[in-house]
Amino acid sequence: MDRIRIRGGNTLNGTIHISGAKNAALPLMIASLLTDETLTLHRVPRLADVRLLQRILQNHGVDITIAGKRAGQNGHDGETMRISAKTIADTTAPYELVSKMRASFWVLAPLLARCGEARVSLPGGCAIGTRPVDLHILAMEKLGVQISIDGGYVVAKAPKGFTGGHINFPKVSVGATHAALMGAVTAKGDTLIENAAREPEITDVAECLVKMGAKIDGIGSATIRIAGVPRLHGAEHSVIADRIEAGTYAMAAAMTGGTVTLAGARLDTLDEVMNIMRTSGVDIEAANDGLKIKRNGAGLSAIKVDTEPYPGFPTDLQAQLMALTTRAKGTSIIRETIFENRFMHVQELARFGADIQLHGDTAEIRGVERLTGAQVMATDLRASVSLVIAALAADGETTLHRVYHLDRGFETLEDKLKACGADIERLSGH
Ligand SMILES: CC(=O)N[C@H]1[C@@H](OP(=O)(O)OP(=O)(O)OC[C@H]2O[C@@H](n3ccc(=O)[nH]c3=O)[C@H](O)[C@@H]2O)O[C@H](CO)[C@@H](O)[C@@H]1O
Ligand SMILES: C=C(OP(=O)(O)O)C(=O)O
Repeated sequence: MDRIRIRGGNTLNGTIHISGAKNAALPLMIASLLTDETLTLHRVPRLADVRLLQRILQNHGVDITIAGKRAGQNGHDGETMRISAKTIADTTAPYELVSKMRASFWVLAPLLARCGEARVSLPGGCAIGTRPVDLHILAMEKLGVQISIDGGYVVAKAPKGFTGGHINFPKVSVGATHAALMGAVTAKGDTLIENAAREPEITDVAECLVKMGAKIDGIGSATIRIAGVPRLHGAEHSVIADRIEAGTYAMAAAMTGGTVTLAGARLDTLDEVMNIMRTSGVDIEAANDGLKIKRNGAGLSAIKVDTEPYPGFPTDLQAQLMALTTRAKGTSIIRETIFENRFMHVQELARFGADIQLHGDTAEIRGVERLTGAQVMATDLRASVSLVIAALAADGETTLHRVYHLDRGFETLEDKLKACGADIERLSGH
């Protein structure tokens, strides 16, 4: 199992190129199931989750070709993926594959749209809470699908395809909004989705669906209207920049001090994150092609934040923000409102000497003068990168174990940080 070794104390200076977003690339790849023509995706990040989804799609009979780095391109441009679901050979998504990644459950709606049936294992993913799928099921039922659960599988049938309907989500869900959209685009009749998630990755997928021939109104808002069309066709689309990756490196730079340009980052998707970081004392400027993050001299101030659905502060940056506040002056308060068990990083941050008290869904972080390098363990994707942030500013050496969590969602993390002056290396094997 690989480990990452970091010697802390260097400031970060330079440019980091932001990759395509994992949380957009995965549903975009899944959207390819909706057409028998080719969907070409550019800027697909090279990540373990993307590789796994490739295997899942191939298991359904989907043909995928990848054009990697080409002459004149940089590694951070990601891959171009041509995905062709001309025929769907198998409508079962098995436990062995789906249990490893939550988003793979999202094949349910497009498989139903194309084949009228699907059998998809209940999902896995990061251990950050119970993560039920009742809202996905609600959306499918409102669109005329019959659902039963059998042996850990969701068995869904819509022999005559989806029918348009009215879905009013009792709670905001990214995945269930993707499912509703993918079900509604080729439904017979119109669909109204209320209380839809507004995450930029949903907007990105909706825009791709429009390129494929879908009729969608209200993209980016909580009320989405879809007029069903008989079929979708092929299209070409570039994956939106990863706002979580950008926010993560912004916090790394704020933690170590220095000046880092995040090339390709989309400020319009990071408003609340940047507001909080500014409050904490970080300088943020729009740069030509992205963002410039600076912290020269002055220390960080304490902050108070609740995680919320977009446009609020994202839960996927909560662990990284907590790492940052461990060295802020005063007491910071972070409340996690999305996932009930997303505090696995707290005990690992304590190994660096961080002072964090947990009270239910709220963490109280008293800033300390210094952190000290330690042996720490990654427990989930974003928790693992919060440990990297702490390690970059800690005195001495840190070894991060179980880095496979990190590889799910951060493309060439060591290279990107090393290019800005971090002392970081991957140690392969045991
Ligand atoms: C691949 C991907 O894009 N994953 C993101 C997606 O996950 P995911 O789509 O799984 O997260 P949701 O937005 O669905 O979850 C939000 C909340 O709703 C609950 N819920 C969800 C579905 C359901 O049927 N019933 C239910 O109660 C969840 O347990 C959670 O408490 O959005 C999360 C919230 O921004 C992010 O942290 C994940 O990184
Ligand atoms: C929680 C995440 O991923 P998933 O929904 O795939 O578990 C994440 O991207 O932070």
